[in-house]
Amino acid sequence: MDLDPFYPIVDSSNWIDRLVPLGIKLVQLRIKDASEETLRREIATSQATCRKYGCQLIVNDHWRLAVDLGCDYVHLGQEDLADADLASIRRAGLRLGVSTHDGAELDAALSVKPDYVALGPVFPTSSKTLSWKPQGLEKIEGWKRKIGDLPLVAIGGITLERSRDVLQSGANSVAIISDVTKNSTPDQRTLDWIAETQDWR
Ligand SMILES: Cc1ncc(COP(=O)(O)OP(=O)(O)O)c(N)n1
Ligand SMILES: Cc1ncsc1CCOP(=O)(O)O
Ligand SMILES: [Mg+2]
Repeated sequence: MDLDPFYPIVDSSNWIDRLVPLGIKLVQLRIKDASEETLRREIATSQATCRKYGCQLIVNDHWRLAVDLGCDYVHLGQEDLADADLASIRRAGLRLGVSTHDGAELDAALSVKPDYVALGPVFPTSSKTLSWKPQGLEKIEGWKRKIGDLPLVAIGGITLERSRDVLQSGANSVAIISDVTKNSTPDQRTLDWIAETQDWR
C-alpha cells in the first residue's frame, strides 16, 4: 500500500481528533514519557478516530502496546529496533517503518525488511535533539536510488514551502511536526498541506 505524501506527527489523541477529520490519510502518534495506562488510552482513542476517517495510524516506539491493541503500523528508530521483538511484531501483522541517518543504518533497516525507510533530518529541526547534521535534498535522491520501490519518508525541518522540493527529490512522503502543530492556525495549515501534496496522491 502506498503512503500518503503528507505524514503529520502529533503527540496526543486530541490532535488526532482535531486534524484527522480534515482529511489526513496518514498520521503518527508520537508520545514520549507517559504511563502505560495513558499510552494505552491514547493509542486506542487514536485508532478509533483513524478507523472512522479511513486514516492510516502509525504508532511510534510503543510496539508492545501496538501489538496488544491490534494496531497495524509502527515506527521504530535504530535503538528501538535493537530492543524490539521483530518476530512478534511480524506475527501480529504489523507493518514497520524504520529511521535511518547513514549508510550503516540503512543496511540495518533494510535487513529487517521494513515497509518504509525514513531519512532525516533533511533540514535543521528544533523538534528533536539529534547529533546528525542536516542531510539535504541530495541525500534524499541518493536514498531513493538505493531503496528503489520501497517507500521513502523524509523528516526534519520540512515546511509546506519546502515540501515540493522534498517530494521532487524522491521522497514518497513528508513527515512533519512543528509546521502544523506550532503553526498559529494548525487546521488551515493542514488543509494547505493536503492541497499542496495533491499531485503526489
Ligand atoms: C517518520 C519518522 N521518522 C523518524 C522518526 C524518528 O524516530 P526515532 O529515531 O526513533 O526517534 P523518536 O521519534 O522516537 O524520538 C519518527 N518518529 N518518524
Ligand atoms: C522526530 C524526528 N526525527 C528526525 S527529525 C524529527 C523531528 C521532526 O520535526 P519537525 O518537522 O518539527 O522538524
Ligand atoms: Mg523511536
